[in-house]
Amino acid sequence: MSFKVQPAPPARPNRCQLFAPGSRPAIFEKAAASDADVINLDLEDSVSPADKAEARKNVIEAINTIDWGNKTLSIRINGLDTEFWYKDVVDILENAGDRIDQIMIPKVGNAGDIYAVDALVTSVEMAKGRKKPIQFEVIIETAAGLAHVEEIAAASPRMAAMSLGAADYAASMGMQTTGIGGTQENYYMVENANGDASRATHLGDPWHAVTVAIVSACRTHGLLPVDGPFGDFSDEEGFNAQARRSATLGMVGKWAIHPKQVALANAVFTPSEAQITEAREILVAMEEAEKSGQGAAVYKGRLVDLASIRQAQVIVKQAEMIG
Ligand SMILES: CCC(=O)SCCNC(=O)CCNC(=O)[C@H](O)C(C)(C)COP(=O)(O)OP(=O)(O)OC[C@H]1O[C@@H](n2cnc3c(N)ncnc32)[C@H](O)[C@@H]1OP(=O)(O)O
Ligand SMILES: O=CC(=O)O
Ligand SMILES: [Mg+2]
Repeated sequence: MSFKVQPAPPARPNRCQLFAPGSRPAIFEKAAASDADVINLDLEDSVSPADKAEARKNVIEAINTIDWGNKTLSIRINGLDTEFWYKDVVDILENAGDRIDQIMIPKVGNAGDIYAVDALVTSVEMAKGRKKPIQFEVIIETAAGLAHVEEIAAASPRMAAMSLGAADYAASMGMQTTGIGGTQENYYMVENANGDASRATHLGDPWHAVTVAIVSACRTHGLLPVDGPFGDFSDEEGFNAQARRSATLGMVGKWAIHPKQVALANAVFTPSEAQITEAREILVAMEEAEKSGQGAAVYKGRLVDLASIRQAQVIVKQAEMIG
């Protein structure tokens, strides 16, 4: 371990973030009644420019009046390249009560973006005497966001989570696709069978590199790494495959852009009974090994050692936090 110990991320469940457009207040109560851990009321890309002001009002009213239970409540503001974002921050923090937990900042490109929002949020918090500091979550969804992902993660003590935004990321990177996340049929390898016309193809994961970059930045600075939207909400198998890859790489949850996706995300990002049992058995096996002065042991025919304790603890801690 480095001299600098890896900080723990916020200890709250973040298996699913359900989005609802700020211009569609009729679905806010349904979102509040869902099983998502986090609700994102959106002022950005699901709201047309003509509806921005009305959406802001809807969101303020919803923060103040709806019972959000123990969910994390987050508002996605507009990007810093628009005329909307400062009013999103000021109007919401001046007029919404303490129930709001987080602001989601889209399309962040560097630490300066976080600094700018932090300065504005801090000023409004001081002016209004707000007791509960607002947390930030950001979306990595541009080439610049990926290039500066680590400085963004470290930019403010308000930083709590970071999501991958596959749609804008694809656009910013100039990727040749209109799909939102998941399998891209042109991203494949062919078997090297010397000109054999029947060569098999193997699909790859075009989101792998940015996912790993986000997880690494988040784990280094104690944030929650989250997988973003999967656009085809009729494709459960595709959603599951994407979510399982993200979970395997260390992400803690995934967005839902339709209520159908909430249970899918919760299932993938909640450790299964079998995973929890195995993790606990590994911890017991290592306790026994340590008692007999061994740093390594055999569990079900495979090596486990001190690193296995840390791996097993990830799963046990997730399970304990979710309860
Ligand atoms: C891609 C890049 C991004 O930035 S993604 C994040 C921004 N996008 C969003 O916030 C979009 C969120 N989703 C939606 O607006 C809707 O789910 C879309 C995709 C338009 C589908 O809506 P709709 O045609 O009403 O779906 P449906 O008829 O299948 O709905 C079934 C029941 O569920 C409800 N519902 C729908 N969406 C939500 C939601 N986001 N949160 C809570 N409830 C929702 C519908 O009202 C409908 O309810 P009921 O059965 O009539 O009572
Ligand atoms: O904001 C999300 C995205 O995929 O773009
Ligand atoms: Mg986006």
